[in-house]
Amino acid sequence: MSVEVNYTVDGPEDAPLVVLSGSLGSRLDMWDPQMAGLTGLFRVVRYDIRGHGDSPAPPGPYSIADLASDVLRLLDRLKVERAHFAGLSIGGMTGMWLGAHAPERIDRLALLCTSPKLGTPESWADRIRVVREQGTGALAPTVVGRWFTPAYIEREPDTIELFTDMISETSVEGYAGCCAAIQHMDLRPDLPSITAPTLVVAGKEDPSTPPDQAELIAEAIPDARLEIVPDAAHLASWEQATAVNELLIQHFRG
Ligand SMILES: O=C(O)CCC(=O)CC(=O)O
Repeated sequence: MSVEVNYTVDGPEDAPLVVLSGSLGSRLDMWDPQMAGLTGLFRVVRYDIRGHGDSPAPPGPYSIADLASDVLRLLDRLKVERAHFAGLSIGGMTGMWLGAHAPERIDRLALLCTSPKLGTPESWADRIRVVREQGTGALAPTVVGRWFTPAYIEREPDTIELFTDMISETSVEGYAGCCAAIQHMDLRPDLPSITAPTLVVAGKEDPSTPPDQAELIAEAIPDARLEIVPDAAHLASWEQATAVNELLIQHFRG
């Protein structure tokens, strides 16, 4: 069952639409470094995934299909038939599902720092247990440690605080519900049926969804291009915003 997610729209009304979908524990402002570059050319829709930011947090567990149904409902609310879609991590998982199951709604696809099957069911059960027992704040420092390279963490304490707070403020139900979506996910059989031209991006130093995951995705999707971004971990779109923006703009311009 879909929910009405919180979203913002920026950029020229008549420009092609790009939807940006973020990672587990994020809010839509994780895409701030993309806005100046993308809104010159595209109408950019950012949204809080269910259970995150200002979106509703229905009782979990969720599935990737649930998260994708929220995007389809958002497109319907915007009266948009087709859009480009960029998703990072769980946002990319949502993008893979959409590319395979709703190809008529997706124009070009960008899959950033993501994986079609991530971790083991037991590892996600552990994460869900910690979140439910201790709250999202208990995970935040470890998770942020995977989002940025050690050098960046040393250099940018304000950003580290911003994202530590962002994860800590995510609702327990929303975070745990999305963990369950990843826990039960295997999108590998879907990849060969994705027909949208697809950009696959990995952060070279991403310990969460390492480059071998991006290679696997790019090999399985028929019309895919792979880019590995140096000096970036899981949140490559933030730490290497200029490089990632260039890739997104080039890809969505076609
Ligand atoms: O970031 C996501 O959307 C899911 C993958 C993940 O859990 C990354 C991490 O916490 O290391």
